[in-house]
Amino acid sequence: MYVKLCGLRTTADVAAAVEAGADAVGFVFSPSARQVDPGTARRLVREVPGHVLSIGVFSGVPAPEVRRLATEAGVAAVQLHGDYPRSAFTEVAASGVTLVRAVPLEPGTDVRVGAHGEAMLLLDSPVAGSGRRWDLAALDGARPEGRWLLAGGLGVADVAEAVTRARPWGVDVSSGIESSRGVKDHGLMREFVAAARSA
Ligand SMILES: O=C(O)c1ccccc1N[C@@H]1O[C@H](COP(=O)(O)O)[C@@H](O)[C@H]1O
Repeated sequence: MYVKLCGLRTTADVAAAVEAGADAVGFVFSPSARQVDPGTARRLVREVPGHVLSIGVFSGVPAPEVRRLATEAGVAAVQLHGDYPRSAFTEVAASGVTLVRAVPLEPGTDVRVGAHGEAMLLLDSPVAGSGRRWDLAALDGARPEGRWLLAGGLGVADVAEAVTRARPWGVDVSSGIESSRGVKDHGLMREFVAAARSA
């Protein structure tokens, strides 16, 4: 079970995520309680060991700006949320970073992993980073194949049940590993990773 821990803001957060066994860590570049500036992101990315994927998270930022900020910070991957045309996804993917296409699962959502040049597909709630769950029944008949991550309001208490129900390749969490909005709880990080892999 691939596990991404998102919204890290301090070097202590990064160390705790690595120690917890995360496969990927996310840094938010868009307006949010979790937003980090490019300089801070660069410092944090330097703390991420090679076996852990560093992901810059962007929402609604134009593709050329995404590429510039991702290069400046040195992230290995970019997670794009928003109503981007297919060309924006492929433009970012062509720049050499690993692309994560983040979408809510709605009627008409293209759930084919790789269809827009992405290495991973992230199925999230309609309001990313809100900590809100979405109805996993929507996956019936629309479950992706391959490298797709489940996100949206997951927490220590329910991630194992959600994994059993949705059978994703990986999971992603932000709110569920916080003591208050934007403040990571390192104990919850450890518990979340263990719970996700216990399913
Ligand atoms: O966390 C944010 O503030 C955020 C801002 C802009 C785009 C994405 C954001 N977070 C992403 O939301 C999901 C799940 O979050 P949660 O567990 O429901 O709080 C995760 O992919 C984050 O990367």
